[in-house]
Amino acid sequence: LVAPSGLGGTRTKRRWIAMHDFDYDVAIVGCGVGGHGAALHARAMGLKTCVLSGGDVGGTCVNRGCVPSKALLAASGRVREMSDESHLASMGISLPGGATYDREGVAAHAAQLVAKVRGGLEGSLQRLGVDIIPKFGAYHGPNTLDVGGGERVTARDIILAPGSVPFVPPGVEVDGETVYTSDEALLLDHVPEYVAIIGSGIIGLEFSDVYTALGSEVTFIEALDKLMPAFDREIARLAERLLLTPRGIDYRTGVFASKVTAGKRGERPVIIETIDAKTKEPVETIEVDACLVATGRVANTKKLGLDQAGIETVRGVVQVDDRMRVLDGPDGDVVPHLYCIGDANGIQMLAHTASTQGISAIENICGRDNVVDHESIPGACFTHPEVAQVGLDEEAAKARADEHGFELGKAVSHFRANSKALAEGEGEGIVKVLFNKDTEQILGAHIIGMHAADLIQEVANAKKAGTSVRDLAFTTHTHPTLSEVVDAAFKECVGMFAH
Ligand SMILES: Cc1cc2nc3c(=O)[nH]c(=O)nc-3n(C[C@H](O)[C@H](O)[C@H](O)COP(=O)(O)OP(=O)(O)OC[C@H]3O[C@@H](n4cnc5c(N)ncnc54)[C@H](O)[C@@H]3O)c2cc1C
Ligand SMILES: NC(=O)c1ccc[n+]([C@@H]2O[C@H](COP(=O)([O-])OP(=O)(O)OC[C@H]3O[C@@H](n4cnc5c(N)ncnc54)[C@H](O)[C@@H]3O)[C@@H](O)[C@H]2O)c1
Repeated sequence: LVAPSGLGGTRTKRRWIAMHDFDYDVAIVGCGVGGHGAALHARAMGLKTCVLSGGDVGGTCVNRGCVPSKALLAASGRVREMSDESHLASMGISLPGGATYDREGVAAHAAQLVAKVRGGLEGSLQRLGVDIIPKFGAYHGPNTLDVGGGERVTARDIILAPGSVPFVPPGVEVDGETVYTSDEALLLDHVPEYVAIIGSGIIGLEFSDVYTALGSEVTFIEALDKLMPAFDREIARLAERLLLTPRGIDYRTGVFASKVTAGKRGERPVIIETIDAKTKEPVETIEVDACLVATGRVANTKKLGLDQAGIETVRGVVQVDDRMRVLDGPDGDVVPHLYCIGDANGIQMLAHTASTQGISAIENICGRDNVVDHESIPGACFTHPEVAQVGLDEEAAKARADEHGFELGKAVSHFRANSKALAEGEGEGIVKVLFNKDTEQILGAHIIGMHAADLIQEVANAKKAGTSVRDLAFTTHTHPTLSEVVDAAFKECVGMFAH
């Protein structure tokens, strides 16, 4: 059979010939971005496909994650920009009376975007002939899912894509009003005057951007001894200078929020008790109007029935090999015809990773060996300015250079030397490229600055394609664009070979 259009191009493919009489070729549990990506590719490969959505089409990303958070960041970012009198004045602009916002209007912008994107996602599945079953699925055993009420769905291959849910540390009382996770914060049903954010990961940082733009005072409480542990150290230092200090953000590091007692809006504060992360001695008690708990996420696998099927997870995380095939435990054996993609396998909690893994699982199901190159997948934090990275940070790159005995190259370019950035009055930030001087291959890249999330893509694609920094330095970038900051870093790499 000739393949339908879509991923996979024009190669001739065979439709899976079912050996047994299954309901579907592929059944996917979970209709988040992972499940969606897998379903679209399954249909492109001609597989009869269903998705069990549990009634939550779009999953975390669309309903409680990427989409609403980016809407809030877009609106609050505008407020920040239009409230920055000196920035506007430097371009000859004044806004008498300053910028104001309507909280309900900002919240409605996010809610409407969610509805629109969710509708689009559902429509794309329907158009391609994916059956969306609004039920929860549990793994019953080979080729079989329980879907409740004694009903079952059978499929030759099953892909688990149940995602993740917020992790709330013990001792933290979440009431959804004064102490809450990102699930509730994204509704923006109030803007607290003084908010503590527990955890300085990406969620905490993006919300600090929203809150400070909308007028809140923010304090971070971070268990590790450094803020923003997910970032390259040099980038984290710059992020502190650009994203925290000018916004008056206060922080404590090396302390655990050991007990959080919910308050009552306008009547009683939230009480946060902290202990030293190492000695466990009490440190202080903080009173705030609200507390956002942004302490990571855990795999949403409790109700999947994996234990009963003899499949061992690690704190809920489904163990997979590099082909997304489920293992029956850590370093265990492959469970035939069972795959797990996205947040639930704990490899990299990003929307586009979930969807890439879904495509990869389908490729493997179709008998075309596929391994995802996670080191070439970029990630971004959508603050103002943005922070983005791909591959190794400098510490890990140094360790790899030591281990493999090659010389590490490092090139840095600056937004302050870029005409477009200066025209926008956004001259803060850097691009840093780390590479192997022997092979000229990219090991990692880190960008902080305007539109970093878009700029990183060029480096990610080059890394995936194995393009050398020398070849990249001879590509041409449009003038005047921010992409020239990336170009300048590539050229800086080549400059090093001349000496
Ligand atoms: C506030 C926030 C902002 C984020 N921003 C970004 C961002 O900007 N960029 C980015 O790349 N990532 C972002 N992420 C991360 C991103 O949302 C996740 O990595 C992504 O959603 C994971 O996709 P998934 O398909 O694995 O799981 P999910 O999106 O969580 O979807 C899983 C779905 O499966 C359903 N389900 C679970 N169990 C069952 C069952 N037994 N039967 C049927 N259905 C079931 C769940 O209800 C859910 O609908 C953000 C996350 C948060 C919380
Ligand atoms: N733009 C994006 O791509 C984006 C946006 C949001 C979320 N996400 C994904 O969602 C996932 C979850 O994000 P996150 O920021 O919640 O998690 P995270 O794991 O990145 O950060 C959690 C932080 O909380 C700290 N912490 C944990 N318990 C604590 C305690 N009791 N007291 C003080 N500090 C404590 C940890 O040390 C850590 O720094 C991440 O994997 C992230 O990739 C991605």
